[in-house]
Amino acid sequence: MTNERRVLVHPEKAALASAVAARFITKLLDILDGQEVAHIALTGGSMGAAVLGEVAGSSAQASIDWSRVHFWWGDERWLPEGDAERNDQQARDAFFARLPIAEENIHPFAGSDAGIGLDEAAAAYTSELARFGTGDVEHPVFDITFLGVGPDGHIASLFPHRPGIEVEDRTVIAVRNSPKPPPERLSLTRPVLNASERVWFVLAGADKASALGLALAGASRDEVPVAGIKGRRRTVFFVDAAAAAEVPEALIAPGY
Ligand SMILES: O=C1O[C@H](COP(=O)(O)O)[C@@H](O)[C@H](O)[C@H]1O
Repeated sequence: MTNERRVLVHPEKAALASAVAARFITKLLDILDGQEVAHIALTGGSMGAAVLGEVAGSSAQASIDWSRVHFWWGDERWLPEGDAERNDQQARDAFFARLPIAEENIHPFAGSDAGIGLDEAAAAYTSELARFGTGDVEHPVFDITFLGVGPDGHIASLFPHRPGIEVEDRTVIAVRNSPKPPPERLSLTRPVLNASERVWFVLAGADKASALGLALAGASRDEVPVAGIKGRRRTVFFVDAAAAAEVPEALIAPGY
């Protein structure tokens, strides 16, 4: 099996979310068969909560020992804790509120009301990641990293033509003047994301087609940051038909 990027196309958003959820449960069971603890990085955006909602609603999730799974976020919007636009709040509503997962296994970024500034919040997440560092890296190696992709090709809070996608000397950055609201954000950096065993992009909608097509046709990560991200073992794009409109035919996995 190679580590080439693979594109799996599902007809529309609901089918996509339920297929990714089923695959996640199966893969997580496999992972936990071979190791004590799994680390999962979650995404915000339109598909993040949709997939998590499907996982929570699946009877198959009951086979997972959730006490052995830790959850992190690829990025967060600098808003108060509990704000409905926060990525972690969307995940709490869709998933954590419905499953018996201990708070100590959930690793959110600080809220803007935590009494610290954006740079301190980046430092705090850096420390939290380092608590789970393995060997030579100061962060957990994520077994599966979920990423949404913006219409401009951004992933996490790493945006086109901004310095964030090039940062290699930190695990977390503070993002200011984001082109997408809110303007202040926190994001993992490319080296942390690329250390993941598996990267699963999940994206739906015609507004994503151009960015996805560009990334798969060899555009630079400066132009479309999604082009700079690859898992160590597997990199899969789970997409709906609308988002797949500009994907080169040869990259679409047969049978999808
Ligand atoms: O703001 C964000 O946007 C991206 C993509 O979101 P989408 O709604 O266009 O799918 C998301 O991946 C990221 O986590 C989030 O903070």
